[in-house]
Amino acid sequence: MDHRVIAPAPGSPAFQCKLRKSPSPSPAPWKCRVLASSSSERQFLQRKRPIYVPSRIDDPSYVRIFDTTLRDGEQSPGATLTSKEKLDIARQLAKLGVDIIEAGFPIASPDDLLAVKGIALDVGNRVDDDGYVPVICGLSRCNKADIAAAWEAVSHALRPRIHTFIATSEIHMKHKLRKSPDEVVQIATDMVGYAKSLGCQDIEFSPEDAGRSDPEFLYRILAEVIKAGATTLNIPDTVGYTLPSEFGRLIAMIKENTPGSQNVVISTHCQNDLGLATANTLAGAYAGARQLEVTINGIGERAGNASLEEVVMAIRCRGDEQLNGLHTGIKPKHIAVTSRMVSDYTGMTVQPHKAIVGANAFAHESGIHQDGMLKFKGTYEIMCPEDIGLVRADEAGIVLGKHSGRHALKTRLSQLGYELESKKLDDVFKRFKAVADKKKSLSDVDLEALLSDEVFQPEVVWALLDLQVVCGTLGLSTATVKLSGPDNIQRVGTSIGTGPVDAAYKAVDSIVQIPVTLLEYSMNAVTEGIDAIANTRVVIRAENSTPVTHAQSTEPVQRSFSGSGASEDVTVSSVRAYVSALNKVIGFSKAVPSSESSVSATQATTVATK
Ligand SMILES: CC(=O)SCCNC(=O)CCNC(=O)[C@H](O)C(C)(C)COP(=O)(O)OP(=O)(O)OC[C@H]1O[C@@H](n2cnc3c(N)ncnc32)[C@H](O)[C@@H]1OP(=O)(O)O
Ligand SMILES: CC(C)C(=O)C(=O)O
Ligand SMILES: [Mg+2]
Repeated sequence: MDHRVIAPAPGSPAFQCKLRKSPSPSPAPWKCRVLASSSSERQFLQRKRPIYVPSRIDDPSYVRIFDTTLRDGEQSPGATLTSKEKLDIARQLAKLGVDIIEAGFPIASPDDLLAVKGIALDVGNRVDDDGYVPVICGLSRCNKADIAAAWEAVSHALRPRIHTFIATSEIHMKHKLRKSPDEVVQIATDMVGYAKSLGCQDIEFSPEDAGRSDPEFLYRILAEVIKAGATTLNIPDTVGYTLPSEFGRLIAMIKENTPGSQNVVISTHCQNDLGLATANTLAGAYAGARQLEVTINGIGERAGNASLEEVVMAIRCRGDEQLNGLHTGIKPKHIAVTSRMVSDYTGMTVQPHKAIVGANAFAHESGIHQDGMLKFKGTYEIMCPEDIGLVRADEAGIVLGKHSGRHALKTRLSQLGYELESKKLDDVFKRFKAVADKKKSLSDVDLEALLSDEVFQPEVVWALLDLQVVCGTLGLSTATVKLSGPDNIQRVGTSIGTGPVDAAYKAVDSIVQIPVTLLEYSMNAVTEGIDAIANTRVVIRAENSTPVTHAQSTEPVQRSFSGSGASEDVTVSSVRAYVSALNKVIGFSKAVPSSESSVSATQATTVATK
């Protein structure tokens, strides 16, 4: 049973009723704070985004949101994204309204450079009616090759930014860089100057591991890079070491003691090693930082980064009273879809109790809470699910089942924030009908599982057409799989295995012929009941022996790739996930097997007995 209790949509009778039930003019102060800050009651007060000037923000309470999902987020183990997925995410981030998209680390590989360039050309050139276009940023170490690569990639955007960094803590300078503090200041200044000499006017500098750096040294190096042309100073707590009070003080002290800091934007970048990334980021904002670096779902190196949804919703819910009236340009109604997209593409599942976007974030399980919610939603909710783009079927009055048509499906998807082109809608509709034939009605979670299987997928090279398995206690598990391939020719593979999934995966291997290792396999029932949709996630690693290479290099790829699949049949769901991950390996490496190495068209049936 779905225990979610969902607040009514703004404008609906129930919503007005909620407003009428607001506390009397002089309630107890704590009551007043909680209810007055319910973001849904204030959502019409979205303030204007100031005009973009790299080195200053003309509205003192406006906070820029810098999203680094595609750079720091992609540094999460297993979160490798293809160029197409990065572009999809960047487009969604623009829809969400982030000010700056850190699109990647262009020197890291030719693919990364091309992906950042593609985003700069596409997302970085789409100006909306309000004149908004996100800044496209590329990361670089403090050396000329990195900076030149970053500029080559981002300069195609209308608002390009180079972000260059070098470590400033004693531990990093001594053991990692093996440079003296004086040398580090010189390198940083020279390299910011070099970025400027290329024509870049929007330059961000980060003293890596600032959280453990000597503040006096920070004031010195930051003052020098301002003189050299830096327009944003980002203060990273690289190892998530500081406490909120410390980090806030550090930001305040940097503003106070760094000559020239009043002419640049101060930024935060907090890792989550002690679970304090969001708290530290907010402390930084309170102390005067006006750019906050975050990622969707908080993904990132090790324990991750401050999460966009937490930081943005904290500012939205509490900004007026507790954060000096801060506001952002984010449109929170796109948060849920963005979170889903990032989770599906990266394979980084969101924990159910994650703030804002976890499956339980608006669920009320216990009796006393449910009683409170039934009487007045403000008792246990400080924001409404609608604020972040969740709408319930019963609120919308649409129940999707086997008799529903394309219009109802399209309307419901659009209410959930998904706008599909007609071909994709047709594909989802076919899957929807197939499932609806077997289930009484489809909930939103069922729909989202189908969507992630059909929409948030890598480019399809191999697709599952048919699957038959024989398994049980009376003989060997055997699977026969029919796939359509890159040349649109159908191929059949058969294999035995230790169980139905093993047999099916071996049958797929016999056709696709890319050596991989299965690192992780997990399956969840999306809803309860015998007819529930099963959602499978796998993580695979392409092996050394594989012909997989970077587009412009012969280095073997050693990355891991995730894939997901959904079906009411558990083996079909498992095979879909596996094929999706294989497509990702192929899409990433552009290493679709040649006609010589794959099964030939005339030899359409492959029987594998390994
Ligand atoms: C805190 C962060 O998140 S930083 C960003 C981390 N992200 C990544 O590392 C992205 C993926 N990285 C990569 O693909 C590779 O590491 C590359 C392509 C960037 C570099 O690869 P390589 O040139 O083989 O160097 P490698 O990574 O082994 O070592 C890093 C080198 O850069 C130096 N270095 C590290 N940071 C910096 C810096 N900010 N500025 C200048 N040099 C630096 C190190 O001292 C080391 O130099 P050395 O070879 O003289 O000892
Ligand atoms: C590159 C820098 C900003 C970084 O990611 C960190 O220090 O955590
Ligand atoms: Mg980081």
